[in-house]
Amino acid sequence: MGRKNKNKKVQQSNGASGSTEGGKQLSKQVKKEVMDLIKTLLEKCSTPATGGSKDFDDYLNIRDTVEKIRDLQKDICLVPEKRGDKISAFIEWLKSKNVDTSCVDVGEFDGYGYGLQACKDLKENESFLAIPREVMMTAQSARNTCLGPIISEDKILQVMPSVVLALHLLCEKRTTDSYWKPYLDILPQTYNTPLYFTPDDVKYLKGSPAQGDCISQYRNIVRQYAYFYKLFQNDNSVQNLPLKEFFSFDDYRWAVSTVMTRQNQIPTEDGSKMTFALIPLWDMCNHCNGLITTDYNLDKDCSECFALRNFTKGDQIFIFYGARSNAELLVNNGFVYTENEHDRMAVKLGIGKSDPLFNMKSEVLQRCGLQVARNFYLHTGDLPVDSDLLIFLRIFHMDEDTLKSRFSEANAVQIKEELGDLDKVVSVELETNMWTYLETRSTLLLKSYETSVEEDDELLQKKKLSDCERLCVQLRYCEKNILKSTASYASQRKQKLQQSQNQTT
Ligand SMILES: C[S@@+](CC[C@H](N)C(=O)[O-])C[C@H]1O[C@@H](n2cnc3c(N)ncnc32)[C@H](O)[C@@H]1O
Repeated sequence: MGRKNKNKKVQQSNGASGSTEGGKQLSKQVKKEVMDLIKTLLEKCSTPATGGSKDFDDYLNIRDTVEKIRDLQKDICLVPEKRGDKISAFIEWLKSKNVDTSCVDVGEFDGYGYGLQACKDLKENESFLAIPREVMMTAQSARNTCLGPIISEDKILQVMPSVVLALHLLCEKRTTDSYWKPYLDILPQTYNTPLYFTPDDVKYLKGSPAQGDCISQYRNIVRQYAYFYKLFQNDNSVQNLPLKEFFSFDDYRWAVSTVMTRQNQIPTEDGSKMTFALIPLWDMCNHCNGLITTDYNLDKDCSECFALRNFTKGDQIFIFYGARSNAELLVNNGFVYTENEHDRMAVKLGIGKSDPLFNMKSEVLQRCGLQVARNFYLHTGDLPVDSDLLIFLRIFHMDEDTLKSRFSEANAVQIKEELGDLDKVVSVELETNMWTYLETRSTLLLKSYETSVEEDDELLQKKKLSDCERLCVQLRYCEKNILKSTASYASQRKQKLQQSQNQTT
């Protein structure tokens, strides 16, 4: 397959090939400055996030150091190249590996970047793409490169295949005659993941649980970067690594974002476990609602993709990435999908230790597999409350008599049957309290944002926003709509209860 590349030419920062041509390296003095800043970063990132407002200040503080490093490294970063010019070479490369590309073209689509376009009418379930393992970059293929010895030694790399893929990408990007060069050349130059957000972008998420997730992601990747920077400078086993002199923060965040937004899980060759892979061409598909239609065919050793609906020649071909909320899409994939049927919003709920019935309630919750405090979800659409949340809310509002008489002996199945069904009323009083609580809680959460849905709508319609700002406003707009419809749903349930009670009295 020709993928072993231990003695390949190294591509330097200015794109010149060969270890002696072009490409600046940092002077000893600058390297020392970077290393001092790296040590500062490791210290700053060593304390755990608190989940409070201090996290934003810590984020600014960490970012300040990262920006100093970026400034010192500006001459050693990879130089972005125009991907559009490289598409035909990429398709030729795939054809040379016997990939049938006759059903699809790569095209540019407003609001999506690049995507796949149907070259002919495709029927729902029709196979339109089969990508062999031979062209994929995987955590396994990384082991056949100069990264192999480091992966065998490093405990983090052994348990984090996504990080292996990111480093694999960077090493190949720095290798002029990489086997995957035609693929590397058509990858995006930049992303809208939180690693690219400015503090002002992050501020747009005030009130949203996603703000903390964005900050955590930034912090984790910075810590990872600092860890590997230090390792690459100090470890003798990395002498052959093309990254040793050229491992910039900008390049690492690019590689991590490439992996985050494009990776997929596939089985290893013997089918015994799963591994992570970048699947050329398949990873040009953008996301829409639907069902997962990509499968791995172990007999043919390729990833097969089937049309999730009928597509007419010229249509953009979408696939479904999985049931992810918009917050998850923003944090992990760098986009928000406003028509998302699976959108949901995380709300942290828990039984307080000061509740006199804490022990009884937590015992019943645990018996049916629910933690005493955790994230529950409010969903988009007509039914914002799922059975887990319903069970939690009912137990949360239960009195001692009901807990003792009806649930002290109940097993998980019985509890779920009794409490997970919307239409089974435990008692009118409990249900009224529960819906009142949910209405109040949703209304309060709405107030934690600095703007209203209407103001966000106006911002999205009228104001010129950067791509990242727009995504943050779109996300909080979607979340507020979920909260608004939850509050109104809870109020309607309460009214219905009152009406049915009036009718019976
Ligand atoms: C697997 S790649 C798909 C190809 C990508 N558009 C490109 O130009 O290379 C995933 C990325 O495509 C974009 N994307 C996918 N689905 C989208 C959607 N429904 N709306 C907007 N952007 C989308 C996001 O930037 C996401 O990170």
